[in-house]
Amino acid sequence: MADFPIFDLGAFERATPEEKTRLGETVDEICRKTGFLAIAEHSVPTDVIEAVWQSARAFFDLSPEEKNAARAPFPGYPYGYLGPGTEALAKSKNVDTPPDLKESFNGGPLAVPAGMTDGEALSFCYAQTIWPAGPEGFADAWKAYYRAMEDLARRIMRVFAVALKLPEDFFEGFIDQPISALRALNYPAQTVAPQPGQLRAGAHTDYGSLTILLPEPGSRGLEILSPEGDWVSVPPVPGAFVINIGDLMSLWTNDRWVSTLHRVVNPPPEEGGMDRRQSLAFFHQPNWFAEIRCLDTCLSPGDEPRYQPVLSGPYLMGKFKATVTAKAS
Ligand SMILES: O=C(O)CCC(=O)C(=O)O
Ligand SMILES: [Fe+2]
Repeated sequence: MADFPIFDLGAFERATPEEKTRLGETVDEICRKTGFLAIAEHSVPTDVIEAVWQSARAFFDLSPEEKNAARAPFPGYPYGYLGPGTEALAKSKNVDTPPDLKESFNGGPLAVPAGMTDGEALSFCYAQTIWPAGPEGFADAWKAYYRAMEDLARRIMRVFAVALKLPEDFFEGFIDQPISALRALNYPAQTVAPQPGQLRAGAHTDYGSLTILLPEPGSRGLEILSPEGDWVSVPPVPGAFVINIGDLMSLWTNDRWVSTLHRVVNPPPEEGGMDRRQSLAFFHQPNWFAEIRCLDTCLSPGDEPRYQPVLSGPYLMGKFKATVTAKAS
């Protein structure tokens, strides 16, 4: 996709109100088409990125036994190591496929908010992250990156508010106790042919407000469904994060903005499947009890909301549990 949009976040933050409105209009246009864009000038320190990237790589290079020592203790548990064969993302769209060709390490919020007593919230999104014994420094690097992503997501939500012609701090009350998850993904080199219909990540939409993705520099494989209905590659954008909006933004905007279907395809057979790929995905998710309902500004006179309101946490939990494979259970 030669014209993949790149948004300069620093320039937006320094802009006058008039310029912000204009930049917001370009973001609105992107989110109406695909909701995928690159974020440049994000000011996330390179050493924070580098430390988590190398820690994740070293973790995935451990033996299966070492990785399994940090595995999620039962199927549907969201955090810790999820080994090969345990998830099929297409199932979140009711499409039955073989498991995705990947493994992941997952971590949740760094603290439980004071006064949180909801049993489902405590046992799902506030469940303990199962930290691995090594590599050294893994948890510290992870937490530093998680915090940087929480901050970046909050800044991007301000851009979204402006793009929707809302006050810049409109979303604050929905995202001040976010239940986001960070996931490091490893798509191993493929030494055996995939089963029919088996991908690195099956076609899905993301469930939350927005996803901040850091793909392996220079790597390929991530594809999005264009408004014309074609699968198109997302190009690597050096130094930038790729972001995309999730289901809750389309619910909030009554489908003005699209939560675009995307997938990660296998390396071309002529490369022998040897192209290992790593990525980091931060799934920003509003507060457990945030009620997401159609925004008044997204309803023209005579329009009806297309969706029933949902609560952020239970919605996420339902989607996540739908992707657990038979192997995991
Ligand atoms: O690894 C990637 O590039 C994308 C993964 C993804 O879309 C997801 O896990 O939701
Ligand atoms: Fe995704």
